[in-house]
Amino acid sequence: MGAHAAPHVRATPLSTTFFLTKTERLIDIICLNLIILFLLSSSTIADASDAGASDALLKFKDGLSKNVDALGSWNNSTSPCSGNYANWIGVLCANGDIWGLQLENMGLTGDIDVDALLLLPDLRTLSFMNNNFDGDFPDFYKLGALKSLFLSNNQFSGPIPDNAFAGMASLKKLYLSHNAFTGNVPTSLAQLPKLIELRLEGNQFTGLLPNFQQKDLKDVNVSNNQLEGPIPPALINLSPASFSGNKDLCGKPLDLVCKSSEPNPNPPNASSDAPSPSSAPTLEIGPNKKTSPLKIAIIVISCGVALAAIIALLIICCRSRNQTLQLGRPESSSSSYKHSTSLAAAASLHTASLVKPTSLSRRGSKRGSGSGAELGKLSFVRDDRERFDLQDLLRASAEVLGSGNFGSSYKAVLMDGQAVVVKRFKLMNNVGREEFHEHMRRLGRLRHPNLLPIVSYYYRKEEKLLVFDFVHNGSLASHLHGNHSVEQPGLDWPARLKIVKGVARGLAHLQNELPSLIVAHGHLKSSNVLLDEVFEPLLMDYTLAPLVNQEHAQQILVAYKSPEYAQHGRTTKKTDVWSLGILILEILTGKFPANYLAQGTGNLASWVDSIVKDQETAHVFDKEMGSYANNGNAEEEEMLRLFKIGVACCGEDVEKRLDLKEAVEKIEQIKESHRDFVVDDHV
Ligand SMILES: Nc1ncnc2c1ncn2[C@@H]1O[C@H](COP(=O)(O)OP(=O)(O)OP(=O)(O)O)[C@@H](O)[C@H]1O
Repeated sequence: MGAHAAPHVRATPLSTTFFLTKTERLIDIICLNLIILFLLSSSTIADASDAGASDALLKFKDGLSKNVDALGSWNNSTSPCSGNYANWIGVLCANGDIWGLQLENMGLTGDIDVDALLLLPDLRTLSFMNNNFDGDFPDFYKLGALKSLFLSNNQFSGPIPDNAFAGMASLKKLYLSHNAFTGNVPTSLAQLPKLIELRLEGNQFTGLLPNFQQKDLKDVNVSNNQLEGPIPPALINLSPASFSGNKDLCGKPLDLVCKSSEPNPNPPNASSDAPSPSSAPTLEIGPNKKTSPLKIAIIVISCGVALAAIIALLIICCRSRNQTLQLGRPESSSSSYKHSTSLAAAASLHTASLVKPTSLSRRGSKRGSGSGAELGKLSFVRDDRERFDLQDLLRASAEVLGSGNFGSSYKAVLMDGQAVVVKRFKLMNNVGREEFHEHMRRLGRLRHPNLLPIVSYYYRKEEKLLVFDFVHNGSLASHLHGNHSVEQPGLDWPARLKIVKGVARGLAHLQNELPSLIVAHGHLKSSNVLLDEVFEPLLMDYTLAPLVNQEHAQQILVAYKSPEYAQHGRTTKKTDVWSLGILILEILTGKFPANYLAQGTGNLASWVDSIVKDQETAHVFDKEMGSYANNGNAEEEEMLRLFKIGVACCGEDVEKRLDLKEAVEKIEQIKESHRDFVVDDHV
């Protein structure tokens, strides 16, 4: 028995030294057969579901009337997805499932067959932006799991039913801008709990705005409609530009005070039986409003309880602040910090999640020597920096700067007063430790006045931390699109020209130093250009593509939004030039290329076209550049030269597009303005 049983023992998953009985062997054979049967049947199921997805998409394609040439790859010779790779254009795949359709700039018309899309259970995002769809708003409510829906720049028209979004509880982003929708803004929008972006500008919506109350609703634009009445309180912190060009909107953030007779923004056609959160009154209680004594008592008691809670919170905060101070930071500098919370608290970075086992903690090793684990180490990539360790970082006083596509960024002030930014990257878990170290060492060797250097980094499989110096003047995006004040006035022309030159130089340095990379930067956009105290630009988030998980890179990185990637699925040495061109046009016009916000591929061709058209028909340059913009003087000529370079950089045809060397040379030839750039104006 032993002679022929031995191989069988090796094959069993339980690597025991016992020999198997006949019954056990029989059970083994049955199990093996069952597994084979299961594998066969699951592959049949997979094939069937592939076929289901193909059928659904082909049915959807049948509904489209013209220009389906663009969807030539949609045919039965391949399945729509192979893993995360899409064989069919515009299909977004993850693990073989279809999670999105991105059919933009294809000249599509006809019917959007929502019933066909119902057959795609994993569908979460739909974009039909920049096509020619017209007619009524389709029945998207049937796709209850959708997270984002982008329909901007089509010719949809007519009123949208009030309950058109009922049940779309997962919807986070809705873009309906630049269509011809009429009637009221549907009140069902105010009931979507997760909504964060809502773009309705450039339609013909009339009447009152629904009473939006979503806390996370941050990017809203209803400009250029025919809306009237008070702006709901939840929206008063947005920019006035989000409401401009309407018939009669009033209240903050607009300068127009609402008349006392102004109607309550409760939806005119919403059912009034059941008071929902969105139908709560939005206007402050007027002086002649009668309030019962019971109500007054309730309000007084509620205020008392709230006050007590605030005091308790303050006490807790003060205690934890003291603890933070005790842990490290000198008290003398404390007054300059907005928040006294530590980075560990701000980022919920628990020491436990950053420890790595030492050899002592491994099985079979000596016990009783401490915890058996040590805190992971920060790796420094430059020798000219004073070292600090992870513990110092975690204790540092910190505040959240913002959340980007990869994770959040935090400003942390170390014991010695130096301010650094810690950026968490979560979408890099496919890259191995050695590969990551090597890439960091490569980036650490880069030196250029227009590149923000990496100070140090921390590697863990699940997430990485990159540490940079804090740049006090903030990002170019905040200067171009943020609110201006005495502390932060708009950027004038010499400042903008200086920034473009610096960005171009930084890009050229990256491309020269990293010749093996097809796209040296890959994520150039205005929020990734920081400005130092003399408005010298510093590029950040460069050269991430080799580290970011491929499927996420395609969704997030700017390079993958280029025309060449949208059309041919590839990036080139000129892809960074395209991003530079878009940035130049953004800097000159002050207009934000909103398509960056959309996930996935999708070029900005129509944005560029609209800017070029503006330039032909009217003054396109940002008025913030000063009185000398648009007045035909020498500076306007310089602006025009830069404008032409910008357009030549973001041409769709890669062959005709300038290469980086040419672009840099042409930009450098534009002379600095005769006026000196006065730094004091800006700080
Ligand atoms: N070193 C820094 N100094 C000052 N501000 C910074 C620094 N790094 C990032 N910021 C700012 O913090 C905010 C968040 O940045 P983050 O890089 O996380 O997101 P993002 O640039 O908006 O998007 P993405 O993740 O796609 O790059 C941005 O406003 C950015 O300009």
